[in-house]
Amino acid sequence: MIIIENVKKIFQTKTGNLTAVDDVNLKINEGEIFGVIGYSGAGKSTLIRMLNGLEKPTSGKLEVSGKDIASIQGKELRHARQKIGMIFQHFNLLWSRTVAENIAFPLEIAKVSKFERQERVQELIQLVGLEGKENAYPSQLSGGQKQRVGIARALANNPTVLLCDEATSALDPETTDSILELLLGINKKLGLTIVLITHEMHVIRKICQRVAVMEDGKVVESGDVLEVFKNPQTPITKKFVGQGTEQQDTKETMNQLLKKYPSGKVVKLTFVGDTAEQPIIQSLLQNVQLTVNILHGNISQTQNGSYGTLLLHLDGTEESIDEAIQYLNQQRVGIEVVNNV
Ligand SMILES: Nc1ncnc2c1ncn2[C@@H]1O[C@H](COP(=O)(O)OP(=O)(O)OP(=O)(O)O)[C@@H](O)[C@H]1O
Repeated sequence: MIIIENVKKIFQTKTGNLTAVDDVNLKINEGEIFGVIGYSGAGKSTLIRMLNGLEKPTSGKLEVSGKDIASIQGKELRHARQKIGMIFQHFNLLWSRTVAENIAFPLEIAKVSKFERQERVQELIQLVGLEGKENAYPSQLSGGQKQRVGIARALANNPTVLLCDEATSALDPETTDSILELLLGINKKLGLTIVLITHEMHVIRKICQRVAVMEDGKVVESGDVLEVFKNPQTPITKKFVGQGTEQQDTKETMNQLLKKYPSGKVVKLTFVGDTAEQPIIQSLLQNVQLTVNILHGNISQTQNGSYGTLLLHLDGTEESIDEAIQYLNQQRVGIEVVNNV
């Protein structure tokens, strides 16, 4: 369990005080994958760096697996850190060491015997799928392979928590997905708590169970990923959710659609969980006499279930359109009539 209570971080800069993290409160459960999303400068890195003591909070409390990270020092902090692995956007590997030597590095620091080190390195190589690359140098690896080394190294001392600082931001979409799959597999296999920071909703959608949205040092929204997708509260979250579903419902596209379909109504349906898998349009047509045109649609999978949106043009008599809206309202789908914006 990770407890972040009233945490503030103020940096003293030449131009004055800068509040990078502003009164953040979060509880992260054991074994969950928790995402923190925000744009550049939101305070995500500072927050995650405080979780392993790389940065000290100005005030507030940070507890990781029962240890008060902000107040412990010396040997106690070093031991606590061994149980908190971290991976980075630019991998931070040692370029003069081979894959196996990079992975062995934290084991050497923890004074693990040579024999045990070799065994553990082999186990980790298998876990991250780098068999055959033991003696390669980082410069001979692809980005995805480098991050696999980073993950193996972070897991060397059997941590209970893995912190991921924009771990897939330097990778192409396909490699990103393979690294996210690996993290998901590790979380399931080892029951490891994962805290990741990202600016990509895709990452949140793909592997996180819960999410916190940060803006200007503050957590402006947090909750179950599916709930946040279904009902984003703040403008910034709405923007991220739009990014996650590749929904292009900008003012321009909406206005263009309304122009193109002057009669009837354009409606936006939002499906969550099992309703995303029901044949709702078919049953609508069986129940109400009208024409339905599908304008745009998509469905995304999150760790807690499916989430989808559908833009429909409903055409018919005013009564039949009202009846259709009423019918859709009863089907546990979100419905919004799109008006000129
Ligand atoms: N060591 C530091 N000294 C002074 N200001 C800092 C320091 N570290 C971060 N900041 C400032 O704190 C704010 C939050 O930075 P932070 O790196 O935590 O944000 P972020 O959301 O992780 O963004 P990015 O993804 O760009 O790193 C920024 O305004 C940044 O300039």
